[in-house]
Amino acid sequence: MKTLKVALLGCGNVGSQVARILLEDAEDLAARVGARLKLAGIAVRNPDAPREADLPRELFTTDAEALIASADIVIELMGGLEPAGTLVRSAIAHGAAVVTGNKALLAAQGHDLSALAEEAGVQLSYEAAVAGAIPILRPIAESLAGDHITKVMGIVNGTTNFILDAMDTTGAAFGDVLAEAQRLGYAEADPTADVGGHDAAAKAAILAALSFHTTVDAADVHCEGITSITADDVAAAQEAGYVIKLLAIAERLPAADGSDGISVRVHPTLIPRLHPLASVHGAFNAVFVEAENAGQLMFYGQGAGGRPTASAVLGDTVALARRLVIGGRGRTRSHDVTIPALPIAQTTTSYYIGLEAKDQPGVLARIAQIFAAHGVSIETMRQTTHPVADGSGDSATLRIGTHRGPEAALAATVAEIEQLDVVTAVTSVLRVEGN
Ligand SMILES: NC(=O)c1ccc[n+]([C@@H]2O[C@H](COP(=O)([O-])OP(=O)(O)OC[C@H]3O[C@@H](n4cnc5c(N)ncnc54)[C@H](O)[C@@H]3O)[C@@H](O)[C@H]2O)c1
Ligand SMILES: N[C@@H](CCO)C(=O)O
Ligand code: NA
Repeated sequence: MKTLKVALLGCGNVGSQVARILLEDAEDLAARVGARLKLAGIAVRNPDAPREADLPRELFTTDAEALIASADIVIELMGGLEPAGTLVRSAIAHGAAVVTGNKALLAAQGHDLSALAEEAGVQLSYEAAVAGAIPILRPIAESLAGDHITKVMGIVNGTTNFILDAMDTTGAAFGDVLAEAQRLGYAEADPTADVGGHDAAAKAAILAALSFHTTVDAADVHCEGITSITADDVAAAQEAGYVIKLLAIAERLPAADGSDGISVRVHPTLIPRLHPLASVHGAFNAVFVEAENAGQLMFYGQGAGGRPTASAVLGDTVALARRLVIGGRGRTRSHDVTIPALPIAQTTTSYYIGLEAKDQPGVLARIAQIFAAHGVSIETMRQTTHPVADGSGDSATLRIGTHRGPEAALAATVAEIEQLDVVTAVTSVLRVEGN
C-alpha cells in the first residue's frame, strides 16, 4: 500500500487532536484512503510544551519548511496570517495538498491561495474554517454544485450564540453573560473578534465566495456585532414572537441597475421563533441554505472545539488523500465569475423598530407619514403607554415592524423619526429575516 506523508503545522487545541486521530486511527484511515497516512512531523514553536494529547516527542520540530519540503499533504493549524500564509504558499509551491482551518487567512487571502493552488494543480481544503465540525463547505461546493444557491444564513459563531441564547432564556444582561461565557471558556480573554462580529464576517466571506462561485473581499462584508443588544431588546423580541441571533448572511440580489449583486453581511437579526435557526441553542452552530432546486436545507452541529474541528480536518485530509491515490488534476476552485458585492444600503430587508414617543394626539400620524414618505410599508405596530417618571405626562412605547424594503429607505425613515420633537428616543433598530 502506498504511503502519503502528512506534515502538521501547529499542535494546539485542534492540531493535537488531529495528530492523535492520525496515530490512533491509522488502520481505519488507510482502509478508507487506499494509502497509509503517515504523520511525518509536527511543526511547533516549542517541542517540549505540554500537549492535550500524548504524542511521541520525536515527531516535533521547529523547522516547518523542512517538514513541508518532504510532505504530500500539509495540514496548517497554527492560525493567524503569518507565518501560516507563507507556509501554506510554500506547501503549494512544493506541490503538496493543503488542509487548513484558518478562517482569518482565508478571508484575507483565500482568493490568492486558491489561484496559486489552481495554477500548481494542488488541492486546498478548509472545511474546518467555517462552522467547525459541520460539513458545510463540501456540501456547498460539491453536493450543491448542480444547483443555484440563492441565500445562506448561518449561526457561525458559538460564543455569540451562547451569549444571545443565555440572554433569551434567563433575561440576563449582555455583560453578565459574556463574563459567564469567558468563565466557561467559550469566549476568548479578548472576545472582540467574536462579539464584534469579525469572526463571523470572515466565515461569511468564505461561505459567499463558495456559494456564488465568486471572490469576496473581507472588506466587502458589512459587520455589526452584538455588544449593543440589551435585555430590553431581547424581551421585546420575545413579546413579538422573535429571537435575536447573530447571523452571517450571503444572498444574491439584483443591483440598482438590474444586474446581479451579492449582499454579504453579519448583524444581530430577529428571526421568528418557529424558524429552524431559532432552535439552535448554546454554543452550537447551524447554516440554513436556500437553493433554486433543493429548496431549504439546514446543517447543524458543533462549530468549535478541538475534537469536533479535528473531525472536519480529517474529513478534508481523507478526501484529498483519496484524490492523490487516484491521481490526476482536479478542479480546485470555481471562482469563475465576478459578482459585485452590494453596499448594505442596496440590500433589501425589514426592520423592527422600538421607540419612545410622547402620548399626544397626532403623534402616530406624524410617524406614519414619515414611513409613507419613504415608501416603507408598516406591517405591525404595538403601543403601550406608561407615565413618565418626572410626572410630565404619559410616554408611549412603540414597536413597529415593516414589510421588506430597501435598506436605504428604512435607514432614512429611522433617521427622520429620530429628529421628531415628539419622539424621545429610538431605542432599538433590528433587521428581521426568515419571515
Ligand atoms: N479551536 C477551535 O475550535 C477552532 C475552530 C475552527 C477553526 N479553528 C482554527 O484552527 C486553527 C488552530 O486553532 P487552535 O484553536 O488549535 O489554535 P491554538 O492557538 O490552540 O494552536 C496553535 C498552534 O500553532 C502553534 N504556532 C503558532 N504560531 C507558530 C509558529 N510561528 N511556529 C510554530 N508553531 C506555531 C502554537 O504553538 C500552537 O501549537 C486556527 O486557524 C483557528 O482559527 C479553530
Ligand atoms: N470563536 C469561534 C471559534 C470557532 O471558529 C466561535 O466562538 O465560534
Ligand atoms: Na465546517
